[in-house]
Amino acid sequence: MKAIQLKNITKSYDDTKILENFNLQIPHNEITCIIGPSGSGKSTILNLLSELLIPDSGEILNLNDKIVSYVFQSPRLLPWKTVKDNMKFVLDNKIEKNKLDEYIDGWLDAVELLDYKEYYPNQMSGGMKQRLALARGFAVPGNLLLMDEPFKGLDAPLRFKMVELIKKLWEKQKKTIVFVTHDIQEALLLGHSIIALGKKPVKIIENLTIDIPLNERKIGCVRLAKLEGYLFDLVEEGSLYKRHNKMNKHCCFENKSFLNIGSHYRKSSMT
Ligand SMILES: Nc1ncnc2c1ncn2[C@@H]1O[C@H](COP(=O)(O)OP(=O)(O)OP(=O)(O)O)[C@@H](O)[C@H]1O
Repeated sequence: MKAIQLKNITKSYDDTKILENFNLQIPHNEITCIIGPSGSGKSTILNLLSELLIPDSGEILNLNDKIVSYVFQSPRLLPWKTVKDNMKFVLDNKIEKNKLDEYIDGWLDAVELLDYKEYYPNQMSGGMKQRLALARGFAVPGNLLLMDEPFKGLDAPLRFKMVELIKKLWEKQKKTIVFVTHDIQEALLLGHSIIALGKKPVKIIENLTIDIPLNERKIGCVRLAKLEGYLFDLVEEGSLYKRHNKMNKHCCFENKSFLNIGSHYRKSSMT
């Protein structure tokens, strides 16, 4: 399947131009993480991908199917429906009726909520609600799943559990995931690739492909820690000039042994 392609996208809100001739490729059935400073246009990119926003010019290619699911920071459950019925609500007419109950049970089991399927959202903890939101996002039978800082409100141990859960769910049902986060560790644990955006006007200042298998990524592992430092400096400084000086000092672009992390640096031809 061809990568989803944002091609020469320009998007303004009133008189403020956010994206100008912006290009980005998103590989199918992989997890692409987008990091960048506040206001750099991360949510705008998701809204363009879901067609909630229409670009002023440019086009999005290879968005093969029209069913897109979203997981937000707030789980956005229907409070008057049970866990099971929250799932049913988004799946009606998308899954054959006679298979629906079994299908829902499979996803609830995957997020360890099978025993809670008659619960209402107000009977659940924040983590349980977000697990249900994840199950719902994965269960919708479209290929594209967009996540906009889904774990922002959760404490660190719970966030990392959620990251592990996404990996497990992605193994169960490989989808094209675009995951927006401010948290570099989350991006390093989850992303097949990481796109770092700079300050306005929005530019891609880094596009990394990480070859370490998802199941081998652990917080504290040396290879990820080095990359974390690099991305942190990059996003904090937001300056290409400083970055190139820093990288030249390490002399590791040329031989592609990028900080010895075993990942390779894909020089971006995109702006
Ligand atoms: N509906 C809107 N009307 C006017 N300006 C908007 C609108 N939505 C977003 N913006 C502006 O566009 C810019 C990019 O916003 P966006 O929400 O895409 O950034 P972001 O990187 O997701 O930010 P954050 O990390 O803070 O969520 C910001 O300056 C924001 O103020």
